[in-house]
This record gives sequence, structure tokens and C-alpha cells, in this order.
Amino acid sequence: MIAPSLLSADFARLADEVARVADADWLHVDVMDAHFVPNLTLGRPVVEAIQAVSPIPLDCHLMIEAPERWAPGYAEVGAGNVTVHAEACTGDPRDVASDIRAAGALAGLALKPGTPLERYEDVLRDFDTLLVMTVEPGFGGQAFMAEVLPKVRRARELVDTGHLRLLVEVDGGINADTIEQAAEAGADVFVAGSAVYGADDPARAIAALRAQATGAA
Ligand SMILES: O=C(CO)[C@H](O)[C@H](O)COP(=O)(O)O
Repeated sequence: MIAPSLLSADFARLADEVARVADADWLHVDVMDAHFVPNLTLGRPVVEAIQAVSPIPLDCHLMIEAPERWAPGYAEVGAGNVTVHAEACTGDPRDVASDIRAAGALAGLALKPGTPLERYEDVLRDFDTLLVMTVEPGFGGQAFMAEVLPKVRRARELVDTGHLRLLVEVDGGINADTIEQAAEAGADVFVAGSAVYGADDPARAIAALRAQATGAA
């Protein structure tokens, strides 16, 4: 599955930018609060407006503090998947997953590059998606961190052996040069910002990335 990241879109033309990636599987929406990460993007009212015009499910990646307080609200406005950062949760992340699911969305857990998967292997039984960050969260256009791939491989192994039932998602620096490595490691969902919105033809870029990932997997 290919999930273009709206972070690389033209924020002055959001409805048009959503329409340009209608061939994708999910639309990845980065919510940043200028506290958990050093960048500020958009919040629930804008997500609700995007949801109203998006033909594909929204994949909301919350890079915010106190996700337990805010995450269910994104499910309430219709997001398909709502992901919180393990590092931002003050309590048990399973409680946030339960609240997100109760509000009608899939629940995702994100791990920064330096956060070990082992610490969350049990917790992840209560999640639908695992977002493995392949850059430090905060900005688009960064270089892919191949050193994170063992975490993707371990997650794939846990899914394939039946210990976890979730989609493995990678985010950061995914493009024509890196997507095959991530697919070989076992990712199911590929977030791509600059590689899609920076292309002359985003629909063609999505198709090409999907073909590369499918071939490598
Ligand atoms: O979460 C993110 C940054 O925190 C973005 O989704 C990610 O960086 C996508 O951008 P690009 O594909 O250009 O790296």
C-alpha cells in the first residue's frame, strides 16, 4: 500500500493536492504540535476538512504530546487509521489504542528510529498498525535510515509467526531508490512525501512505487 504524505503538498491548495493522489491506498496526514517535534502543521479541524474531500482513507500520524487526550478526536472525524508515538504516551499505549478503536479507527503505534521494538512487542498485540520511522520525525525530504530496517524485519517476523496481527508501515525517505529495501524487509505500507508530491505526475509515481514494492516483496 502506498500512502502519500500530505506534508510535501502545497498547503494553500489542499483539496487539489488530495485529488492528485486519489490512486493511492491511504493519504498520510502528519499532525505536528511544535513540542513533540520541532515543527507545526495542522490539527483536527483541518483533518476533518480533508476527510470531507478525500476519496481514500486518512492515515493520521500524530507527532504530538499527550496523544491520549487528542487521538480519539481524529477517529471521530473519520480518519481510517490514527497513529500515536510510543515515546509520547505517558500511560499505557494500549489504553490509547482502545480509545481510538472505540471511536471507529484502526490504531497505530509509531516508533522513532532509536526506539527499540522489543520494548513494545507485547503492547503491539493491541494495535492494528506499526509505523517504523525511517527518519527522525518532524520534516519531509530527509535521507532514509537503512539502519532501521532490522526493526522492520523483526516486525515482519512477529506478524508471520502469528505473534502480532498488524500492518507494518515505513515512513521517511521512501522513494525509488529505497522502497525495495523496505519491501524486502517486510513493510506493507509505504509513506512517501517528496517522492510523490515532488513528481511531475504523482499518479505515475504512486504506480511506479507500488510496482517496485510488489516486485521486491
Ligand atoms: O512523518 C514524516 C516526517 O516526520 C513524513 O511523513 C515523512 O518524512 C515523509 O516525507 P518524505 O517521504 O519526503 O521523507
